[in-house]
Amino acid sequence: MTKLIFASKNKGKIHEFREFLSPFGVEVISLNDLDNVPEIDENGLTFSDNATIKAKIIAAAYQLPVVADDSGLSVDALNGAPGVHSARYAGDHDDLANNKKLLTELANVEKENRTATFHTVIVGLKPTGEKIEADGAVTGSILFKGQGTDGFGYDPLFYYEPLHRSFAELTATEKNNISHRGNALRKFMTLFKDWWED
Ligand SMILES: O=c1nc[nH]c2c1ncn2[C@H]1C[C@H](O)[C@@H](COP(=O)(O)OP(=O)(O)OP(=O)(O)O)O1
Ligand SMILES: [Mg+2]
Repeated sequence: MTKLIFASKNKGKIHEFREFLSPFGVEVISLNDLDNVPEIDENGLTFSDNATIKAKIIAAAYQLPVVADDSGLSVDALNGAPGVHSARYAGDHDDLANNKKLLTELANVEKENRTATFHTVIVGLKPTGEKIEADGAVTGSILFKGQGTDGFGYDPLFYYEPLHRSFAELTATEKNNISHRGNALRKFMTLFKDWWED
């Protein structure tokens, strides 16, 4: 069984990672399972920078191969905001407050102009510095009020037209099949075996 450290504290992400990787025989240890986790300052300008920052700090601290995910929502009518600032859009890392702020910012934006894209960058990094990286995106639109109770973050507000549901109305497996994270993970897995066994 392959065990890897997933450098995240986000329960929703961790759940999706476990769901995606379990058929590959990969067991995911998260930062919530480890002691003495160092502070991570996500001050990069891009998702790629931030995923690399997380992976570097955790690989150095535990001397093990690490996988990190940095992700966020870019809303066209807000010139790409909240983007890399998605987690702290409303100040603290609070999903409800973030969703509320997003609705306020879009209060005067009509349905056809509420398009948005979720982005993820996933980085694999060994303590030796060997790195792999993959990105993924998915496009949808921002609802006028939340719908559904599954998922996390901005999922209740993100409407995915092809399935006629919000992301919070999908199971983890349904979401992985079409999401930014699933798309990034599918690319990531094409690089994974060579990186892992090297
Ligand atoms: O599939 C998603 N469905 C809904 N919302 C999502 C998704 N993917 C990212 N998001 C939002 C959550 C958070 O507001 C930000 C990620 O911020 P980001 O720093 O990458 O993650 P985080 O701080 O929650 O956990 P951690 O850094 O420990 O991995 O974008
Ligand atoms: Mg974060």
